[in-house]
Amino acid sequence: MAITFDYSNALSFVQQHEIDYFGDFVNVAHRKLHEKEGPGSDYLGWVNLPLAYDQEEFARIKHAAQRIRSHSDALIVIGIGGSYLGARSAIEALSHTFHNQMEGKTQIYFAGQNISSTYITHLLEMLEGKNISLNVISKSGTTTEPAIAFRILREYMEKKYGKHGARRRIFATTDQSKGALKKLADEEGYETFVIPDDVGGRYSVLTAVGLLPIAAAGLDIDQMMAGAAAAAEKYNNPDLATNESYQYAAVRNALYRKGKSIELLANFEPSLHFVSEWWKQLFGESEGKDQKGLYPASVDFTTDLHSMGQYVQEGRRDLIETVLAVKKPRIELTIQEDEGNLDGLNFVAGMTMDEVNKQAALGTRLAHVDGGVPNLIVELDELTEYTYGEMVYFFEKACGISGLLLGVNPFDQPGVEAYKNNMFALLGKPGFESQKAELLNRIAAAKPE
Ligand SMILES: O=P(O)(O)OC[C@H]1O[C@](O)(CO)[C@@H](O)[C@@H]1O
Repeated sequence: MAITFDYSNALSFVQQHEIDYFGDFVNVAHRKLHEKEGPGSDYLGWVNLPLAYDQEEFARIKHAAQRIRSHSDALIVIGIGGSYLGARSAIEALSHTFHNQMEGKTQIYFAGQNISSTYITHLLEMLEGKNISLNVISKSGTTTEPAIAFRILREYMEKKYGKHGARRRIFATTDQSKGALKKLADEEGYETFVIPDDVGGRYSVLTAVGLLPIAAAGLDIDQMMAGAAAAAEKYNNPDLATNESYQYAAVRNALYRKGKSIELLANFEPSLHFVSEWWKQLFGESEGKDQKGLYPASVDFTTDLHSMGQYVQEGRRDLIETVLAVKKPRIELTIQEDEGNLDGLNFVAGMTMDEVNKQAALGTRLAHVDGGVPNLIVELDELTEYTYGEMVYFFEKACGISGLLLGVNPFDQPGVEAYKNNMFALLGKPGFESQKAELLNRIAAAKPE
């Protein structure tokens, strides 16, 4: 197995017995997930997904990805939140760092993850002269950001390829039977892929939501599912003493109860930046409710040691640092001797950059623990499609258990509606008239005379 979890550097902040006491509760949470008994039990399709997924659809995903790769220079992936972050995290973690600038690659661009007219205009300008395909992803089919982007890009595609030609280049990933996007896709005859009813957005990276863009980027989704399946087997064990995914859930809850309120996910590989973004949605949307939950934040080291390092070392002591480590780098590079040695760095000559990176990680861990920040390590043996699949499942399972230990429903996100309702009211969406009047009154009353 390619993932290990190490909490030994948290044991000066929380004692082993405090973690062990979670054992019985973890058992109950495990049963709730596996027997679909707890809150949010309609959204547990991800639990067994890697072990029993729709093979026919999986083959169609690979086929569509192959077609996209054969006739398109670029794939535009439209989606937000769980319909965006999984694919982006995998593609950035596993592809060439400059994938989109490399000759002969199917470039992957994202849209619909913001409402910026500058972003989409620049995207369209950059697409000039390229052959493109479009994958629009939305479970609800009504999310404002991707819907606006899709309007613009669909029109662009239809102008470029004609209605008929565009149809062959647009792929919709959405609910299997309902919703605005499903209706439109059926009317237009787009090829569609399904987001299962019982898999929420943030748990959907191993469905067509993530898999089509990931496969279109040239990554091996068979390996990814194999890794996830191995993890589903491995973490299918209620015993806290041996299940490291559950240990992660228990330790972060134990630390939370001792006053830690922020968890920083730290990496030492820039390609993991979007894994952190995916992880933030997973834990933030799952646990941040009922006025509780660890706030998930992230840092990219060593870059951020030169900006946020000061805070982590000496700021408020309410942080946990979880390092997402990679044992074996994808590429080794040896640092050469320099005759002049003006930078005084000849003492690292002959070492690999990764050896330096690892010592930076070790030095950081020791300093941060000394500074009062408990340190957890989730380590992948290497960064491959297989280990990415394992890691996704490790965190998903930990998140489900962790949310249940916290006493929340880890599978809903009622709080996201508040901004949407205000935005719809302010924009004059039919049905929001009284809310609009109320908001405008509030705004007027708050203005100084
Ligand atoms: O796939 P959809 O329905 O467009 O939703 C995208 C994201 O928006 C949210 O519903 C929050 O608004 C997330 O939970 C989800 O991942």
